[in-house]
Amino acid sequence: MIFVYLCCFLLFLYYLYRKNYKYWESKGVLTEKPFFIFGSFYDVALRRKHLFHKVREIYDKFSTPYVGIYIFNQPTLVIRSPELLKKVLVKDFDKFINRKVAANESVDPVFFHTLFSAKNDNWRNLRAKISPVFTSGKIKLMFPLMKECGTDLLNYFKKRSGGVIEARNVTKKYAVDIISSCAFGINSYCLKDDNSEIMQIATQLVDFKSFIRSISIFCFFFMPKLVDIFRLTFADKKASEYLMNVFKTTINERRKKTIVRNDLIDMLHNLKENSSSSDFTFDDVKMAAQALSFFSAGNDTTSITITFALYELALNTDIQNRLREEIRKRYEAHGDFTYEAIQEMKYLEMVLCETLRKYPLTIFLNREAVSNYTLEESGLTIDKGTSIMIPVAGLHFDEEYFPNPEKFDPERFSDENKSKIVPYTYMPFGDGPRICIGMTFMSLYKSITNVDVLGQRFAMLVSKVALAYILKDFAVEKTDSTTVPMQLDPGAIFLMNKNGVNLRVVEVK
Ligand code: HEM
Repeated sequence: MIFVYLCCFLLFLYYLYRKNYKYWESKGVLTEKPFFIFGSFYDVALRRKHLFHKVREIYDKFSTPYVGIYIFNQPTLVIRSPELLKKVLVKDFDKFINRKVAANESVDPVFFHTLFSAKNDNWRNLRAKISPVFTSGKIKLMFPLMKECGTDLLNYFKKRSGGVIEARNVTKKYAVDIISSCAFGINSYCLKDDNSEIMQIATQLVDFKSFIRSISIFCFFFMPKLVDIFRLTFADKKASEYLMNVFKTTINERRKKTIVRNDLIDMLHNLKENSSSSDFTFDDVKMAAQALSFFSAGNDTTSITITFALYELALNTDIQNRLREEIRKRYEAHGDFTYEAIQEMKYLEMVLCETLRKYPLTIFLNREAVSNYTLEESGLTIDKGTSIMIPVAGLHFDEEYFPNPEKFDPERFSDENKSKIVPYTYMPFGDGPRICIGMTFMSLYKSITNVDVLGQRFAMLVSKVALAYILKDFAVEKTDSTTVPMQLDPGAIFLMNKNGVNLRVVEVK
């Protein structure tokens, strides 16, 4: 008898759960069919398909300005039309100011206070405080720290000349070294020491490989109630505590010895000292939250971008040779890799912009409607609390905006061509006031297609330094173990090849 009651109860729960699956139909919105309890992303949830392919598949299947989907049982509106995207991201930004991501202050105060998860006025105040940290002048002050890591990267290649490297592993070491130096003021020596403790911490911090961890991250975006019920933390607890201790020790050391290093810690510390507003204080928790989020946001994003750039250069030797020629010319003209020399490398910038088109790390952007919002064009009311998905991967591969999209073609970003890019179709760093802070300031309300301002930003600079140091003296080549075409690992949150990216490195005279 108990068994029958239990079955009835479970059936009732199932009925309640699936009731939402009528939501888009009732609003007359075309819908990607949901399946069982997983919704429209069942093959992603079951790890049969990478999110990148699924987002492109949904984008390509429809031609309407928007499409309704369900992620588990959460209705989500996928917006395809650039005109509507402009409204959501910029024009009516106030109505879509927040990301739909769970953050619980009592369980995970650090994640709660990061720019990424902050909401409404909390976010406005934080962003206003932190934006000045990323001006080109301040980033230029960090350039000597980046060059030190560039030299270590070059030495790493020299030691392995003629051999095969796994590019993701090497670029991650480089990115962790730079971000440790610029965000935490410490030398992590990942490139010099295979057993570096910080490298292990960086991997552990946002390691979403295990099924449980990847489901828990899914909950942050799509099942926020479970985050509260199970008291989940976004980053690995032990790794965050370790980094917090490093951060506190560094700050205390500097206070004692009045050391100035012009890195992010110095800048965040100055912000705290000069935080005078009575309604918003930039306290220790907020300061630590930013340092930690720069550390986690900064290392995987830049290292994966550099990895994909190297991969494409190995497959396209003509592009690689042209880039090397530019790097050598600028190096010779300045006698060194100065900040100015790197900024003058226009083709390098074009290669990176194309890398970020073909491999957009953030496959989709995410927003939440903070109040009911009616679309003038169709009369559809987007209800308060609805999750909005902006399918960056779909837009970047749309033939209409980027002809022959599978081709790696840096010419799309030449001076002549970049002005033809339709606004809100190229968004590797997002767009609008919530655009990635790692590249922003002047471009806050502009479309990213104005690539001139990109060169001065942190993430691009870190990637440029790596490619300049490597390619001046080394060629990267495809080997028998290089996977072509790329086979994305469906278990990885970011884009990554299943078997890594193996490349031969050969010294070029
Ligand atoms: C190639 C490297 C990078 C890529 C492709 C990238 C991409 C992105 C994207 C797509 C967003 C969401 C924007 C939106 O919703 O409109 C974002 C947000 C953010 N990124 Fe990056 N990022 C990169 C590097 C960095 C670095 C190096 C840092 C810090 C040092 C950083 C810090 C942040 C922060 C704090 C946010 C949240 C901004 C806010 O909500 O106000 N990112 N990034």
